[in-house]
Amino acid sequence: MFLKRISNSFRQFSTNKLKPANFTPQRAAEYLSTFEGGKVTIELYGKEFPGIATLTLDNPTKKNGLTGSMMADLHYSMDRLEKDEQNLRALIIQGSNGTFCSGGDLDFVKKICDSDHGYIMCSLMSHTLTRLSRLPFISISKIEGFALGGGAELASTCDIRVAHAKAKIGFVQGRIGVTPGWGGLPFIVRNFGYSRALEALCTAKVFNSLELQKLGFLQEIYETNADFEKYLSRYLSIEVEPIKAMKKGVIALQKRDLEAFEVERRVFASLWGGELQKALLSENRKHK
Ligand SMILES: CC[C@@H](C(=O)O)C(=O)SCCNC(=O)CCNC(=O)[C@H](O)C(C)(C)COP(=O)(O)OP(=O)(O)OC[C@H]1O[C@@H](n2cnc3c(N)ncnc32)[C@H](O)[C@@H]1OP(=O)(O)O
Repeated sequence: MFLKRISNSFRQFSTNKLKPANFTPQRAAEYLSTFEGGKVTIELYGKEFPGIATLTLDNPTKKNGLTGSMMADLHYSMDRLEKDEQNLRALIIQGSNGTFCSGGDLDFVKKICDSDHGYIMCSLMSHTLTRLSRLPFISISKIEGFALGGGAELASTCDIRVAHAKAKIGFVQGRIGVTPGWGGLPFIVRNFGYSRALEALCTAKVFNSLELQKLGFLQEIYETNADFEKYLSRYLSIEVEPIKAMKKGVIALQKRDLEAFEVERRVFASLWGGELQKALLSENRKHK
């Protein structure tokens, strides 16, 4: 059944040089990079914050919704970050222009709205977010504006979440007829606990920062960038080596349940491209 699904996928993708026998995340990234728009950039934070870098999602006309090429960029970003050439202590994941990430770019989503594409897209994202969670330094999501759907999933995968007082965060996937499928489910359960996670997913509530701090999902709320930097400077009081050692020790406790990841991808792909998703997407819903 699984092999049949994959071979069907690749029959469809074969014109794009993706074939069942040679599928890799790299090839999926090459394929998805043809769905252009937006970019992902990595920069050092600055001299006053040694060992800290930023990864910025930038697709301002879509509230930083992720296109295929941004998904590919994220994949290539992990290649760079895993090398850790700058000997980082922390990576800040953020969005440009006052918004974290509104999930998948819905124009891209509409172009890949069938189960096979859904499976390939979520497999690449699941691979990328797993790599993000296992980077040798800590990751901090800095959430301004909206973090919705896949954007909330990306934030969940980071080690630490810090949000602006007016941020809005919601696992709204259900509202467009799908589930989280980017490998985020175990992290959502880790951050909320089992029952609160199911509650957040099955109600698709859009939370404010205070609510999420009380639930333990957010570690800090800031009002101004100066407040954020004050928070960030706490990490400068510890040398890079013990920070990396701490991260290494903690991620060793993470059990990567491969079967659960596969179930996550399959249930995602079983809904992706279905009548329900297509009907809900055509409503152009907003989630506030
Ligand atoms: C699909 C993948 C799935 C997953 O795998 O997890 C998900 O990610 S599910 C979540 C998908 N995201 C959404 O459904 C978001 C829908 N958008 C909104 O709810 C709102 O736009 C907003 C994000 C709450 C922002 O509201 P507001 O501040 O009022 O701005 P506008 O609504 O006027 O938005 C400006 C502009 O941006 C476009 N936009 C916003 N988000 C997306 C998106 N995800 N994809 C594509 N375009 C997006 C919005 O349509 C506006 O465009 P214009 O009308 O052309 O100005």
